[in-house]
Amino acid sequence: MKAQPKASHFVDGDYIEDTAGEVIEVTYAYTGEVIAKLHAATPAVMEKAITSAVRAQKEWAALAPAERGRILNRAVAIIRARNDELAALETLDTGKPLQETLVADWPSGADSLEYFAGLAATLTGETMPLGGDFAYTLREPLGVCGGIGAWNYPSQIACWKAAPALSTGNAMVFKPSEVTPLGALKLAEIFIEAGVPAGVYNVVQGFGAVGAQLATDPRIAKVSLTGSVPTGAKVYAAAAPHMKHVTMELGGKSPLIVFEDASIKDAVGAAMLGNFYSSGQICSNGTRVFVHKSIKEQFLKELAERTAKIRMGDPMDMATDFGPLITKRQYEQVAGYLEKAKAEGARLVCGGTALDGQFVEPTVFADVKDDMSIACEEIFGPVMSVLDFETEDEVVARANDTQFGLAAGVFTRDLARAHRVVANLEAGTTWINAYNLTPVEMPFGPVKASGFGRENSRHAIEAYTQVKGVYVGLNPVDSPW
Ligand SMILES: NC(=O)C1=CN([C@@H]2O[C@H](COP(=O)(O)OP(=O)(O)OC[C@H]3O[C@@H](n4cnc5c(N)ncnc54)[C@H](O)[C@@H]3O)[C@@H](O)[C@H]2O)C=CC1
Repeated sequence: MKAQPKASHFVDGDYIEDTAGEVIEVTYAYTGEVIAKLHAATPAVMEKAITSAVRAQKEWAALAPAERGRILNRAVAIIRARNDELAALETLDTGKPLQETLVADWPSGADSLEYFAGLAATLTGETMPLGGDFAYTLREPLGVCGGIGAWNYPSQIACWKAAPALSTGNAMVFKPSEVTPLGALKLAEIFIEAGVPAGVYNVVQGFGAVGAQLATDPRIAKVSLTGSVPTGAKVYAAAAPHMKHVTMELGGKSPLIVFEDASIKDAVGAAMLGNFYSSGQICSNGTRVFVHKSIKEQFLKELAERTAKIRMGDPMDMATDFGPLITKRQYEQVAGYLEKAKAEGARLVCGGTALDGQFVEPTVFADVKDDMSIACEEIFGPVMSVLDFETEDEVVARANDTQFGLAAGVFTRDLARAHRVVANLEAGTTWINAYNLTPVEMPFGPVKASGFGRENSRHAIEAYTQVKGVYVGLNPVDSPW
């Protein structure tokens, strides 16, 4: 199977190559086959990407917002028409089952582009009457924004960053994860086909060093990163000397709390979605499942029965609903946590084995204690920790006792309790009687060490624009001199 693009980078409206850059091998996680060979961006490629973005941004920002919206909507139509082909490429890039990539990845990206295309023409300023004089505000784009992506939802991440950035008149230089570089190139191609001017959206490939250049180059006004907490700290620090705006979508260890009055069927379904979808490689996963002691055994029984029905296998087979982990390194890391959990005394309920072909069985550990490694560290694999609790105050305190604050969920039929608990949880994105649903209408983002800023919803506009205050003097100037 081959998925070799025309060239490594997409800059100023076309594919470009510079073979002097370090080689990036793209591997299909299911077979281990190398499906494409790319090169990291050299200084010459970076220079071309940034200068073309600086030039193109002015032209793009000068268009009427409704016109930008119309162009982005053409990209939405192209993505939807080509969803099958794009989903197959996403499966090759990530190893995620086609059953998922057909409905989750590019479709969510298209939703985001459609939402922000529609919002473009609705953004307005304010006027402040001052007694004769008045003031008004202009909402302006930041300029050229740098985007840096993670490997778990590569095309969705590319779209989620491009949509609010481009709709508000910014240009973007995007660096996908070196593990999954293919989808963003397609997005760049589609933008050109839709009529986005050359240079407005550029894709450069590379490892961390290329991302670091986006964080430090003074011509880039903002950096939006989706990645791990340690990388986020580095990028935030690198952006500081130029006071760049940042959006940081980082890791988590999110709690999912199941009270004794919850629908066990729904809570089990949500816990499975929040731990096993995309083989557990989702930042907002509810990996600490707190279950009330009185329903714990019933919950675990149903969970084990339903987990046994998960079908792992060839990701291209529509019957498969669980794929391999993305890389050998990730597989080994997750396998290491299985051993750690057993050594630290967690009770294995189901799964627990790392199989051939980078597959790790969907795994549930019960009787997990708050200080065990699997309860404290982000695993980014299909390993669920079930912890017992007895009271609401106790579970809220334990749920919040972490450096992370990305997401949280509550299952209960008591509505007053649901809203009270959610209000007390330290997380940027929360769900009541649901988990991991991220519609574009709702803000998505973190608190605490999980990062800063919001993607999706009207709030993402704040992340890609700034407000200029304009004072208009209509009275004679009152001066003491
Ligand atoms: N909050 C969110 O929305 C999401 C967060 N994530 C998080 O991402 C992580 C997994 O993704 P990975 O790709 O392994 O993360 P990572 O932090 O290793 O890499 C993320 C990106 O940053 C780049 N990078 C690495 N070092 C850099 C540096 N010094 N300067 C600039 N860029 C640099 C990488 O090349 C890659 O493109 C997990 O922690 C996960 O929780 C993943 C998806 C969504």
